[in-house]
Amino acid sequence: MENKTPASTAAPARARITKAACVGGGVIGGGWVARFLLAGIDVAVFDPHPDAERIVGEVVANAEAAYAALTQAPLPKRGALTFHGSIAETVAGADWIQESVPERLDLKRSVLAEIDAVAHPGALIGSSTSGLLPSELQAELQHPERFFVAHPYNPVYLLPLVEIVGGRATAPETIRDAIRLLEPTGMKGVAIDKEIEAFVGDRLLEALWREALWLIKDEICDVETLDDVIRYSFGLRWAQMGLFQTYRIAGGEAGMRHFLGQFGPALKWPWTKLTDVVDLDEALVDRIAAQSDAQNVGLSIRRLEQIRDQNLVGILQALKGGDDGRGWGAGKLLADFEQGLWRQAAASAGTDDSNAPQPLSVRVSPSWIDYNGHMTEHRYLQVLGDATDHVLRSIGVDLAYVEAGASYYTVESHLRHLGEARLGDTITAESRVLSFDGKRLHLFHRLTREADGATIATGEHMLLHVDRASGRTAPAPATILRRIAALAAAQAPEIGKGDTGRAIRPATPPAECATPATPTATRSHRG
Ligand SMILES: NC(=O)C1=CN([C@@H]2O[C@H](COP(=O)(O)OP(=O)(O)OC[C@H]3O[C@@H](n4cnc5c(N)ncnc54)[C@H](O)[C@@H]3O)[C@@H](O)[C@H]2O)C=CC1
Ligand SMILES: C[N+](C)(C)CC(=O)CC(=O)[O-]
Repeated sequence: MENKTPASTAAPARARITKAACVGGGVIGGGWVARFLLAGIDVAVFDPHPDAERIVGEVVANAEAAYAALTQAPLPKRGALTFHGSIAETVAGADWIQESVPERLDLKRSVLAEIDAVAHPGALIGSSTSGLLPSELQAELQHPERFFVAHPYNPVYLLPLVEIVGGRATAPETIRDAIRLLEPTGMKGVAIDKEIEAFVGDRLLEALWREALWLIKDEICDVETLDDVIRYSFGLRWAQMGLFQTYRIAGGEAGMRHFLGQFGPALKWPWTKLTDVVDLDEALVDRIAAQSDAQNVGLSIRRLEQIRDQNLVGILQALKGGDDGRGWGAGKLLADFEQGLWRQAAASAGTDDSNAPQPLSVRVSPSWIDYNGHMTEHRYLQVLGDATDHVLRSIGVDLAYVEAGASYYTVESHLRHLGEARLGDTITAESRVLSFDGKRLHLFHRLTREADGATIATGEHMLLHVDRASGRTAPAPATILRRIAALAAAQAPEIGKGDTGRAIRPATPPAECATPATPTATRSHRG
């Protein structure tokens, strides 16, 4: 259905979302709440479910755990979360109102009409609907120009894509404002040019779902096998490239034309029952439910959500390093989002001389655990490196400084492992300037396990100030040196005996193991 672009009557939207309202706080509404909250946006919720606060709270807790593993970038101060007894109270003052009530046209129309009647003129109203047409949803609204579909993907707090679909009465600037306003939350709004039931993603998913149901109905395989075929093959591909880019490659050097030439005829072969719709009768529902129960023995939905989130965090981080480190797809979006968070943190923190860095806290994620069941050694250096970056940003050596052509490079590190960190442990890094001069910066970090305050590692590092273009050392500007001096004066955290200036002392093998070739302390020490 062609969207006719109505005369622009929408009130101008705000520069960024300061307050969001979520009407419906279930699987998707809860995900929106978490996405907005963790972007520093206050969120008001209306949901008549007696357990709404618990359910939303559990989704937000999952999201916080996922973000702690996803990024070291400093999230803004979390928004305030409030629950209300009416839609009018919930949407009061909200810039973005997201409707996520059950997928029923009558219910959505009535809820949207109630929202539209009380929302302030500049508010945008989005619906999470999986497939209802925006023109039908906005048909009875007083201000339809500000309404659109904002269809997300579960989990909303980790999957960044939102399909933005206008109806016949939606103003063009509403679509533009919606996409712009989502950006600071780390989401990627994509405008769908024409409205159609289920938009783009869900039409593709529906095709796959229908074929999958036939395969189970016809006893070709069971649900676990079908899921394995997806997740051990093209499911991995789709995490980093879509259908057309994947098939372009599948065409070999001749690309898409060859692919279409070779596999085009198959479209007429009985490779799918797509146009037939399986009858989800009681017997088939029972079979699918029984097979799904067998596939997920001992795994609650919350546990499956946590496993899903850990997997998605790992995929997103891998994609962040894609394309030779420039980031690829959702990983590039994550890298850009993080840069925005660092810039925002630098801008709001300022870099006055007294700005000692707050201790850095990180949670040990599954991908950090090795075969010994504890945090593996190179992750200690990652945390120490993040702690160094934390100090550098606090003295003004942030992204803008680096992009201006100078930086500090680490040239020597001494890392001591004094304890273990296990999955889920929170580690805190406290840092101190040990010494400095015009070009050198000598840092010390202490890593402690939050649960018991035990020191699990220390790092002593020497950094050199460099001119990035030449790659040669260069004196740091006085403004930077002044801030370093202020940090050095803080003299915290405490340095214990033997914490710094260490060298690794060689070992001496037992006499019975010594041979003329065996290096011993004195011989290897002589070099
Ligand atoms: N579950 C999914 O994977 C996805 C769902 N969606 C869409 O999101 C919308 C919500 O779906 P889910 O979150 O899955 O459903 P859900 O059943 O998990 O949550 C719906 C929530 O709406 C609440 N509710 C019912 N009547 C209400 C009213 N009058 N006012 C306020 N809240 C009310 C319910 O108490 C419930 O908490 C649907 O339109 C769905 O198509 C979109 C993307 C993915
Ligand atoms: C199954 N579903 C139609 C509710 C799926 C969606 O709407 C999007 C998603 O998260 O898969």
